[in-house]
Amino acid sequence: MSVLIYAESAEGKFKKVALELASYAKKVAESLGTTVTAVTVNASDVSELGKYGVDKVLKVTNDKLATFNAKAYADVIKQAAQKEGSKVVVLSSTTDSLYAAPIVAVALNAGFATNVVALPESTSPFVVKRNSFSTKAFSHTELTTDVKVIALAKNSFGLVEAAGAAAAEDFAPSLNDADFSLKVEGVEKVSGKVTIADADVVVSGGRGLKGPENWKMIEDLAEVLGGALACSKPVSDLGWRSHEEHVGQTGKPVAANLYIAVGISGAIQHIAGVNSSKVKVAINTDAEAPFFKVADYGIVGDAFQVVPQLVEKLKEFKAKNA
Ligand SMILES: Cc1cc2nc3c(=O)[nH]c(=O)nc-3n(C[C@H](O)[C@H](O)[C@H](O)COP(=O)(O)OP(=O)(O)OC[C@H]3O[C@@H](n4cnc5c(N)ncnc54)[C@H](O)[C@@H]3O)c2cc1C
Repeated sequence: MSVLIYAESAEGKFKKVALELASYAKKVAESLGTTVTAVTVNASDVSELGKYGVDKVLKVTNDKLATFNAKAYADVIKQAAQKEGSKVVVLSSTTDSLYAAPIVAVALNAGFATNVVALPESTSPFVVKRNSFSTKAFSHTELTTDVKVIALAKNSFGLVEAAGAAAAEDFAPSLNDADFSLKVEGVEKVSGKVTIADADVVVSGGRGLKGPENWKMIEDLAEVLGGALACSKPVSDLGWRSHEEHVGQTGKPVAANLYIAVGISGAIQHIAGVNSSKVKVAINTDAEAPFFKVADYGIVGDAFQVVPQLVEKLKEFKAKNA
């Protein structure tokens, strides 16, 4: 009956979303009067999960699962849910988990809710609050199936430490050869950079920066904050920045703790993809720019003056508080 989470890891280490899922599942389990089990794939030290409320870890170690494979991973999660008799399965909203989650739901004959942003409003009936319409509205969804699969929106719950230790158990689910018909020949990794998906802070530049030669100050701001770089769609369309940095409705979604938009007007398609960020800051010369309507903090000013000063002040602050 345990609440089951799939705790994602990269190179053996848990991603932050895994710890957020554990924190969330702990609260769900408490309201259901049960425990939390995590299933992990090729994670090395699983003890960290215990600090966030996981009671038991089903540890899968298998070279065939070295690279993500949606069907095979979904099969592993399904078998873990069946072993534990789980009625609630929680996954994160990373690209990998959102790929596997519907497959898990079909395999378990379960109702599936994405973009869940809070603890269930009630567990009987089982109702969850979700982001809808590109985060412009909330919906309240009742899952009526016996088993429920939910995908938690990133940064919607946060990390909550719990005193406890997780008991680890090796788990060897059966793997279906047919799920491995696509062979990954190689993986190219970006090194030394924070990715938009994992970043707590994202610094984003728009057409207001006039040209790619002016990105140094955006890079400096991202560096001093330990953040990832992003940009608006026209910036990547113009070839000023790589398409990988394009965020928004048609680009990558951002759900950071802090999103700083520099020289970005705040078109609806841009906001749709970044609105889930906790704190949004806009820097723009135009006080009427739509971004200011959704920003928590705004600076009406020329980015070419504001950003270098901000970088300077942040460096001073960091030096004083080192
Ligand atoms: C189907 C569709 C999907 C789309 N998907 C996306 C998407 O995913 N992501 C996305 O970003 N866009 C998307 N767009 C495009 C979107 O509508 C806007 O055109 C785009 O977001 C505008 O980019 P921008 O803010 O960089 O440029 P602009 O709208 O040109 O804004 C530039 C801003 O910079 C300010 N500025 C100028 N000089 C300075 C200065 N010196 N200092 C500070 N500020 C300054 C200006 O006041 C202005 O507000 C999509 C559009 C469509 C139709």
